[in-house]
Amino acid sequence: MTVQIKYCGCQSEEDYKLLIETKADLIGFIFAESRREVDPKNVNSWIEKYGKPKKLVGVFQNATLQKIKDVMNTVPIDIIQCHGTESIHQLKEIRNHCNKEIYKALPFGENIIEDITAYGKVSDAIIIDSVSQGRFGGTGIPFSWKEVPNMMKTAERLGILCFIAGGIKPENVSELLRQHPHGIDLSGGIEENGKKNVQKIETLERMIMS
Ligand SMILES: O=C(O)c1ccccc1N[C@@H]1O[C@H](COP(=O)(O)O)[C@@H](O)[C@H]1O
Repeated sequence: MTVQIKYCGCQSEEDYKLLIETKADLIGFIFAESRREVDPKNVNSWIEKYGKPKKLVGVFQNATLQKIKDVMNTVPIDIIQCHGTESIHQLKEIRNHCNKEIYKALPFGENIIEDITAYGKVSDAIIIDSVSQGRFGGTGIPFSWKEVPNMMKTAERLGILCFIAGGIKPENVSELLRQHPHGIDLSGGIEENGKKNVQKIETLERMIMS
């Protein structure tokens, strides 16, 4: 199985022009409070100019159904990424009302296998991310990857994919790939001075393909 590549936190036309030419299977936009938050109208104008990615991910954090629907009215989202403390009930509601794939981000911790088992029943994929100083999402910090094979097995039993996020960069991606994740999700690790960086992406993709 080849690893799926998700590049997240596309912030500008310049970022998008670069990311759309890469080997990304998924490109993500942040519609939550963050320095990477984007305006749906801008995202739509970049898509009209440069084309749509294979899969477009909208990242939300404890958003209301109305907020998700408003973004979907402007941006052709394929996947709704819930990157907060959304409950299983809320995920079911989002799926029923939005009719899109749902990717649930879960914070890595001692209950991660139980969490994947519970949330995996109402999600199409799980993203495991790290928590740092109370922050969840875009931390730039990796967690211990020793548990990755167990997490993959748990996801496989449920018939879903499991992506790894948090502090992945060209310098450490080989170590992670040895644990055979289904997908990797990067934001800060492919940036230089807050912008997506072509050299970092090319180096990363060479490491993945080698
Ligand atoms: O990137 C953000 O600012 C962000 C804000 C709110 C929720 C999620 C966010 N990003 C997610 O963080 C991971 C990877 O981040 P990094 O590689 O450690 O910088 C990815 O899932 C993004 O979707």
